Amino acid sequence: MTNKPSSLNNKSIVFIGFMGVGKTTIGEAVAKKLNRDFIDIDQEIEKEFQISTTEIFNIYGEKVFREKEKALISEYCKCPEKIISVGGGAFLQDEIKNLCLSECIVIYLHLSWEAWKERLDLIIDSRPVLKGRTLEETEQLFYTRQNIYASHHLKVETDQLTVDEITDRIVDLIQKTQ
Ligand SMILES: Nc1ncnc2c1ncn2[C@@H]1O[C@H](COP(=O)(O)OP(=O)(O)OP(=O)(O)O)[C@@H](O)[C@H]1O
Ligand SMILES: O=C(O)C1=C[C@@H](O)[C@@H](O)[C@H](O)C1
Ligand SMILES: [Mg+2]
Repeated sequence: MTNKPSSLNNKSIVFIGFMGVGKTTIGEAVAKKLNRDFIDIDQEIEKEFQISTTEIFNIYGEKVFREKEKALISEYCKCPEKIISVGGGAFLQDEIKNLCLSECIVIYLHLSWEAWKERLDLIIDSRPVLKGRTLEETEQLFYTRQNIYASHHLKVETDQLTVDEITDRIVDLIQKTQ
């Protein structure tokens, strides 16, 4: 379902999508072009705990990570004019999903499984959710997770596009919708 917003106004923009699709990379680049503040929720969580996401999962457990994720997103999504990249699992929590959809412009970055699996080696060591899964199990997770990203305002296909090309498309899209 794509719910096109009537106006982007000064709402914050939230990037969603599966791990490794480029939310952090693209979010940062879009923020730079639009001269807006960039907030990466995973990085904010790591700053608060002063350890990596993998260590947070290992020491405190996923539940603690998810609680902090919800608290930070709830705080940031009410601020205007930010570019926010949330973690790939943030929309598992309906409260986060509903808040982002009502307060912000939610942009879903999509990558096909074929393109995504070429990127697995780049991210496997820093994403605890991917650890210990076979490729088949990861593929299953990839497709199951697409359901949680189905509610968004705008969807951007990123297959075979460079970071600069995706960034330019998104900036264009944002400026056209305004
Ligand atoms: N368009 C692209 N083409 C090629 N590589 C890319 C592209 N976008 C991102 N990457 C690379 O893919 C990897 C994952 O990107 P990134 O960390 O931005 O993903 P993410 O969506 O933020 O993941 P997570 O949800 O786990 O935080 C990085 O190594 C990044 O350099
Ligand atoms: O998809 C997920 O469940 C996650 C994605 C990452 O961005 C981090 O938020 C964390 O590794 C969990
Ligand atoms: Mg990220």
